[in-house]
Amino acid sequence: MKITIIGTGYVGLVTGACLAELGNDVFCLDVDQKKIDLLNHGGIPIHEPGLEEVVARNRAAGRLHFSTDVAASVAHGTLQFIAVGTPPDEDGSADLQYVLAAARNIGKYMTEFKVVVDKSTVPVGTADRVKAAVQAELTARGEQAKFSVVSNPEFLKEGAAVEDFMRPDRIVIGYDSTPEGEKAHGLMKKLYTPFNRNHERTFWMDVRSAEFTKYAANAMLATRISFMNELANLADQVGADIEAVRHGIGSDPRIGHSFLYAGAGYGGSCFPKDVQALERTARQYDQDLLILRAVEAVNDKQKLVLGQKVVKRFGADLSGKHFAIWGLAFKPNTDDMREAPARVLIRQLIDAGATIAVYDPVAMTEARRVLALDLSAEELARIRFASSPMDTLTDAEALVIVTEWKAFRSPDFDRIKGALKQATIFDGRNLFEPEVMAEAGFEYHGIGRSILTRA
Ligand SMILES: NC(=O)c1ccc[n+]([C@@H]2O[C@H](COP(=O)([O-])OP(=O)(O)OC[C@H]3O[C@@H](n4cnc5c(N)ncnc54)[C@H](O)[C@@H]3O)[C@@H](O)[C@H]2O)c1
Ligand SMILES: O=c1ccn([C@@H]2O[C@H](COP(=O)(O)OP(=O)(O)O[C@H]3O[C@H](CO)[C@@H](O)[C@H](O)[C@H]3O)[C@@H](O)[C@H]2O)c(=O)[nH]1
Repeated sequence: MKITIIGTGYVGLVTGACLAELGNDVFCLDVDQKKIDLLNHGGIPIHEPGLEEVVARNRAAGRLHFSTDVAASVAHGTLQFIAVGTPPDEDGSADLQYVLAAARNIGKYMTEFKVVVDKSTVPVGTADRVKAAVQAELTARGEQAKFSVVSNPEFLKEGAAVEDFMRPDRIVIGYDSTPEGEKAHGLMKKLYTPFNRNHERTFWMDVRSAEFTKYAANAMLATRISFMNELANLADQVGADIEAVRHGIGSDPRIGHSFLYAGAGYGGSCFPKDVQALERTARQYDQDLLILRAVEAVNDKQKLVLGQKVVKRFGADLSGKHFAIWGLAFKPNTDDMREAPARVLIRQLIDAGATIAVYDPVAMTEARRVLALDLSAEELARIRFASSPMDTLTDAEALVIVTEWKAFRSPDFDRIKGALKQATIFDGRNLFEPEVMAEAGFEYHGIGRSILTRA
């Protein structure tokens, strides 16, 4: 099938590359000329396992094209996927300017039937606004071509995006019952057949329910995390181990084991903004989503917990003290630092006067970029970008772990102990067992592990 993807970011690039992998003829559009040039020269703008190979293979096969040419992009695909960003507006609601600009472009150039597929995460009712935007441009040109807007939200996770896209848990498609909607239904069915032959994992529904499903999924997952983080903080007080509790409750199939890990708070480009946007939607209807407000407030507090533990242990004035940080990306296997808890921790330590050495397996370049935005030149000068995990430790009082990269799971503890001034680890992702750390001679501070051991 001929497909256009508008917006070649995480979602657009993965969607385009994976649909090309299945034999479709894909045209990826972006307004960012640098990104398109990089892709046309064989580069990849993001770190995403397996993506580079899929992009290279399909470019070479002539099934995947990158361009900034809007007219050509509209002419190309019968299916026009909108996969542009929907960042939070000043009031927390989703900013739809990029989605609506993409819709207007489709209306400006289309001359035959198109299916406009909303893949971006957009508030309930956005498909109607996209429809109106396309129609206004058609009317202005006196163009009679028909179209339908469907909602096909994306559920991929960064760091596992290609795998998630190729083997989805579910495919959600919202369409309407007009003749154009039925035609769109047929085309979407054909497109997704290779992913699940009998469509056992495709959920067909009305457009508004599909839009809502995306927010409901992220809100539920964020709720589980904040719930566990709040309990972890209590576990620290009452002398319980949140990891034991996690196993204890997760074995109930009604609860399950996933997304119950306490830690340094959730980050990334989705949970924080989507929880906020759903709250805003509710407020437009005079409804106050009390649970989600608490989910957000707990997460904001949780991002401060690691830094507070450091201050409690080493004092409010950290001037003259140096700390090592492992992990900067908001989660492993990505270089994305949007809303990353590490940024909050760094701000706390810098404000308290400390100097820091940081290391992340892939996010070092991105870290230099975002920390230059977060900090003043003087503050930035107090951060050393180390070349390896061990390289962060020299002269550090303690090690603080913020991201659970595999490479951090079995380090050489003797070397760490030898290098640190105080053999102290703050483990923001509960990578290690408190008893094992105590035996190894460390003072260990996990999240909700209650056990504070001294060598
Ligand atoms: N990142 C994820 O893991 C993820 C997962 C599921 C859903 N989503 C949702 O998908 C959407 C895209 O997210 P992302 O992380 O891929 O964003 P992103 O910022 O990585 O990419 C968006 C791209 O769209 C381009 N763009 C903006 N306006 C354009 C226009 N008018 N025409 C063409 N290109 C344009 C930008 O230059 C950018 O390259 C968001 O709504 C997000 O909530 C993201
Ligand atoms: O038990 C857990 C699980 C996750 N996290 C944190 O939660 C954040 C988000 O993690 P994850 O969901 O794995 O990453 P994302 O790439 O943000 O993916 C989420 O957001 C996407 C964008 O909407 C959706 O498509 C995905 O389904 C949804 O999982 C990260 O900071 C994690 O460290 C925890 O603290 N505890």
